[in-house]
Amino acid sequence: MRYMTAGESHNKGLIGVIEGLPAGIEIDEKVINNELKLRQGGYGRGKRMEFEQDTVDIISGIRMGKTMGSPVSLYIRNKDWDNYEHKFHKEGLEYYTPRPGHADLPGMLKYKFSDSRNVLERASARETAMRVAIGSICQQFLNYFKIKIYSHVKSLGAISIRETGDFEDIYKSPLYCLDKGAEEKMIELIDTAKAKGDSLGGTVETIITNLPPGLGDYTHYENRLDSRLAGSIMSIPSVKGVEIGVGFSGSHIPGSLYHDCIFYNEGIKRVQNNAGGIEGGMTNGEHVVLRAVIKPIPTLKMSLGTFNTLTKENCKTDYQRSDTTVVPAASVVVKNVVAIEIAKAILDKFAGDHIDDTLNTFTSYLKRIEEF
Ligand SMILES: Cc1cc2nc3c(=O)[nH]c(=O)nc-3n(C[C@H](O)[C@H](O)[C@H](O)COP(=O)(O)O)c2cc1C
Ligand SMILES: C=C(O[C@@H]1CC(C(=O)O)=C[C@@H](OP(=O)(O)O)[C@H]1O)C(=O)O
Repeated sequence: MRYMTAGESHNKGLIGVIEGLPAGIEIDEKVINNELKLRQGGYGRGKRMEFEQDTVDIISGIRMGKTMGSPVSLYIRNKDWDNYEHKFHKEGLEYYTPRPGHADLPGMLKYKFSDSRNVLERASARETAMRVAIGSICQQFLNYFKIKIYSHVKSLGAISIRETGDFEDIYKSPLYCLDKGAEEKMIELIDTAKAKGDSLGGTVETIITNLPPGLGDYTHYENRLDSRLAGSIMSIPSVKGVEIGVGFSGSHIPGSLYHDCIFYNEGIKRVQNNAGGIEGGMTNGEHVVLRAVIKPIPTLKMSLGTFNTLTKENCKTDYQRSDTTVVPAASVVVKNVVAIEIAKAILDKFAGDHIDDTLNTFTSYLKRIEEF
């Protein structure tokens, strides 16, 4: 399975194409739209999300609610196109003060633009709306294998969660956070940052349950599942780090305590899951546990030092509008890019032109593992 996206933030809309999904997968458009809504939400989003109402238009590949085996293509309209329509292809939207932390300056240097409009349009995380739509289709595919993916906000600014609750209620919380006490403090922090014109980062955690062992591969570096997952998460704008299992804190633990001892008791068991469910680039049958670091977004009302690319004068960045924090939204994006990678790994291993073929191969593999 492979996929591609296209589209700019203030142009007509976003396009996505998925090739290689088996036929017969039931796809509910409402489920995709709900996931899109979650990505738009989360406390700390800005004005743009108040008027965008992302909904997917399925252009091809699905008939009477089921995949046909042909490429699935999707369209999400940018409502902001209505505001920009007369301007997008005309002069007047130039941006000459590259924002530190955004793609502006390296993009201008690379593509020979004196104005960063052509850079920021595609560098914008608007693109992640399409990846969420594709990820939602992949989640619906993964349901056939009972594989579930959960994401939550683990920290925001300097506030970390201490307690975890029930994932079923996660989207009832304004910050997609499992610790109500921590969440209240995070909301205060966001309000203060917003009033100051500043922005905030944080971390999100994603857990994938019910995975069979053996997804991914050790025989070739490109097929290691940890590298694929980390690569796809790092490709989300503003993600600056990914860890698996105990991750960076594992450097403080001796090997005798780090590694997850194995025992057999009516099946293969582990005493703990420091590896985060992946050994040698393959799932080992435990939950996969990942965390991602989201940096504070670069567009700040309080402005940052830069220079004007036309006049070469040092100055401050221009400001129109922006989010204050995107950590909750990023948790939804991470969940969905992870769904895409897991769907790819399932199809690499179990293939099939029809979902029943894929399920048959999957079931016979599980039987072999059970009899090991
Ligand atoms: C959902 C989401 C919304 C974002 N919103 C903004 C925003 O309003 N303003 C901004 O400057 N950056 C925003 N970003 C981050 C930028 O897109 C990102 O920092 C930029 O593309 C540079 O990429 P990098 O941070 O990966 O280096 C957002 C990121 C995500 C995931
Ligand atoms: C449009 C989305 O996020 C945008 C991502 C983004 C950026 O620079 O990444 C900048 C902002 O765009 P605008 O300047 O038009 O308000 C965000 O709103 C979205 O998430 O759908």
